[in-house]
Amino acid sequence: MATAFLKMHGAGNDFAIFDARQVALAMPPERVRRLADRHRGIGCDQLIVMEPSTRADVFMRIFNPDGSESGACGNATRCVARLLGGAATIETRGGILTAANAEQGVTIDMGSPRFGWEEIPLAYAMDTADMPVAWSELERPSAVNMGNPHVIFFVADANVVPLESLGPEIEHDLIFPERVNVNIATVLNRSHIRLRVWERGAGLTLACGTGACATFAAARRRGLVDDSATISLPGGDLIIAETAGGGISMTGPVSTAYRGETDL
Ligand SMILES: N[C@H](CCC[C@H](N)C(=O)O)C(=O)O
Repeated sequence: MATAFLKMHGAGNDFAIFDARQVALAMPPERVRRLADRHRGIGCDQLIVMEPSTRADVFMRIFNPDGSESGACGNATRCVARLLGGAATIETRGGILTAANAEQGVTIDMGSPRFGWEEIPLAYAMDTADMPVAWSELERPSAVNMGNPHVIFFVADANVVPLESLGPEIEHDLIFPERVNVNIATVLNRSHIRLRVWERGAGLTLACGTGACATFAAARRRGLVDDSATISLPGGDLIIAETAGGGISMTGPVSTAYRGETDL
């Protein structure tokens, strides 16, 4: 029997979204891998399942194409918020997020970044603002948790870093017990950062919302940017700002929702 889904993207980060609020939908890793495959399945950076929540408008589960589950996905949160409309609350494994829909895009309060080494998590104690580690020419990164783990390298030119090879090497390094999303950032000025991301469980994507937030938080902590900045990713720009409560908000575009059907 065919199952309906919606296909959407936020700044080029694309998702297959299933609505399991009325009827439960199991997503074992093998099914995720098959559906996320860009040749044999629907094809997406992440597979999203909307489930009922007792604490928010919806519980959003997030699956990477390798079948692993994540606690946060900024761009998908914006897409789901657009589907819900108005002011929405979205619960994920990483926390409860609030969203606001507007003409020019969707704004999500992504909550406060976590900087403790155990919160990232790292395998042992370390200064997460300036880690004494290196992989080839990438060195001295920061680490931030936005509901999912991120490592951020600040470099002179993000475009020349061989992320296809260094990304998976860093993602799977044992210093990151839950693996990690790898962010390569170039600070252009105090309100503009260029960013490329190798995503945990997904590889190179055109944009990563939590990566943009984590990179902004790390740059803020190093005094490199003011209280808001445009993050330019290959797929588009996200506007990141510090909220009054010390959290981080993210605003960006959301695509049309295309309807589809698939056999599970
Ligand atoms: N690959 C990420 C999940 C998706 C994050 C990204 N698509 C976003 O917009 O935040 C992880 O395993 O933590």
